[in-house]
Amino acid sequence: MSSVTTSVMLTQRQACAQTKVTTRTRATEARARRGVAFGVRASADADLGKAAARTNKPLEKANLFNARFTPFAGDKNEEYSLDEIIYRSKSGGLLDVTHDMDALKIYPPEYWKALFDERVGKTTWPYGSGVWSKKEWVLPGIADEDIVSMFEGNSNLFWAERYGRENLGMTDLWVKQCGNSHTGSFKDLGMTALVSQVNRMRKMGKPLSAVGCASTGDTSAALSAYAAAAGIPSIVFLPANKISVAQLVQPIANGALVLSIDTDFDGCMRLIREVTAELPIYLANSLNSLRLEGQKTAAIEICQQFDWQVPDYVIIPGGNLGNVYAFYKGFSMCKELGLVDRLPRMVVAQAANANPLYRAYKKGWDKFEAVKAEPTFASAIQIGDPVSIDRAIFALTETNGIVEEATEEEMMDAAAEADLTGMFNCPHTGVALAALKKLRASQTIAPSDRVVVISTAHGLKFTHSKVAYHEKKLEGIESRYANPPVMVKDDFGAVMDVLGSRLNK
Ligand SMILES: Cc1ncc(COP(=O)(O)O)c(C=O)c1O
Ligand SMILES: N[C@@H](CCOP(=O)(O)O)C(=O)O
Repeated sequence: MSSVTTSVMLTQRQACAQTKVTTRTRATEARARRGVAFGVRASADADLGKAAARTNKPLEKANLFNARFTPFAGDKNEEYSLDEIIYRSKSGGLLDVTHDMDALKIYPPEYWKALFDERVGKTTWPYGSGVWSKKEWVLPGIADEDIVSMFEGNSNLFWAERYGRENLGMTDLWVKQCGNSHTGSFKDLGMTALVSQVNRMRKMGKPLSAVGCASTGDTSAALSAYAAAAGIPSIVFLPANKISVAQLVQPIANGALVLSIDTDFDGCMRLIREVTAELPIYLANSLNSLRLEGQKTAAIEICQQFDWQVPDYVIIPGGNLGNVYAFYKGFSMCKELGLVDRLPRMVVAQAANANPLYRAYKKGWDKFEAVKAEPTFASAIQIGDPVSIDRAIFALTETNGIVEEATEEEMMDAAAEADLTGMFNCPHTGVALAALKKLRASQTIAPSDRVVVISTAHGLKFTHSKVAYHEKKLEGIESRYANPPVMVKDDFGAVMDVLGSRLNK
């Protein structure tokens, strides 16, 4: 494996452009601090003065944002630099990345909105990325030249008008296409943050010879791509024969060391945790809270795409359960910093074959018990012992959240039904859509509620099960919306017969 630490990630042209841009951005930010940018002068001046007085921070230090690791639950005085190789608190609990909110609050909401809006859709390094366009809220301390990005994020949030109207009687249904991304899933958002930090630490001389993860296919694809972009060796542990071919070929193509292990995801997760405790391999699963800093930007993006309005419900397919907390964190930072005025109600959707969170929810969070996850077409969420269970329960209780489940038939039908209105859903998005159907049927979600379904991966990663659905080859599944191709002889009359019988229906 190559040990090349690409200390220079940028081409010469990019680096040159970046110098100009950095200068321009600093000047812009300086103007903003003086309150003359973005047309918010009067209120910004007033807010800046008040904020500075409140926080006792001198204004000239206003751009010194910082973040550190603290225990997710427990003593917030226990803290670690993000440059430390650490995954657990002293008590063995999860960590979180905590931002200096007082420093961020020195700027009024209008400043952040204008800054984030101004960066969308540009090629300016690194702000062309939907993650790094929110850099001050993600990893404020990282140097631009250490960032490893493929301009992920900025995914489309589209109005599912016909599907909502015809199938659910809804007027305000939206789908956030997080799978329209470099490696085809939302994991890119987290991986750009984590691999950038690893890139920085390696340049600092930290003993990290590789990055590693356990995966159901999407984390491994994202990790291997970002690591390859940075010239960092990657190692992925995959449950043998439990991920799609499209997912498997991704780390292979990107040069990762791929270990196909005769176990399930939970077994791979246990192994990678043991291995990363022994060897200088940096753990890249969402147990590592750096990942969630990138993933949370999808929630900030949703607020931004709705012109800083918050939807009523956000429905997320859940497996290892990092993403639901990441979304919660994105929304709650927007609220705490005054960009929005409330939080959405969060819904986690699980496959009935892998539903430990759903079971705990049904018992009123009384007791969480890991399960043995059974095979599911939503193979990326075949997880029985989610590492972020505490984070997920917190996010759900803070937002009056809901957990739903979907059977194999419900998820495949929901994906196929929605596909008939122009989407191309992965089974995980099918799980979220099936949960939505149930919540509409029970009138929990009203016709005019604004709902965002998070589509977590691209449907093209899961063509095998989608094709089998349309060929009616899935055991125990009726395939209500199957649309198999019609085999026809090379004959004008035969073609006309088929067209006639179809068009006259
Ligand atoms: C496509 C897809 N959807 C949903 C999830 C669930 O995300 P999380 O593990 O953060 O709950 C995963 C991975 O776990 C995934 O790969
Ligand atoms: N679906 C995931 C499972 C691991 O999740 P992570 O977010 O903890 O890395 C995958 O694609 O591997």
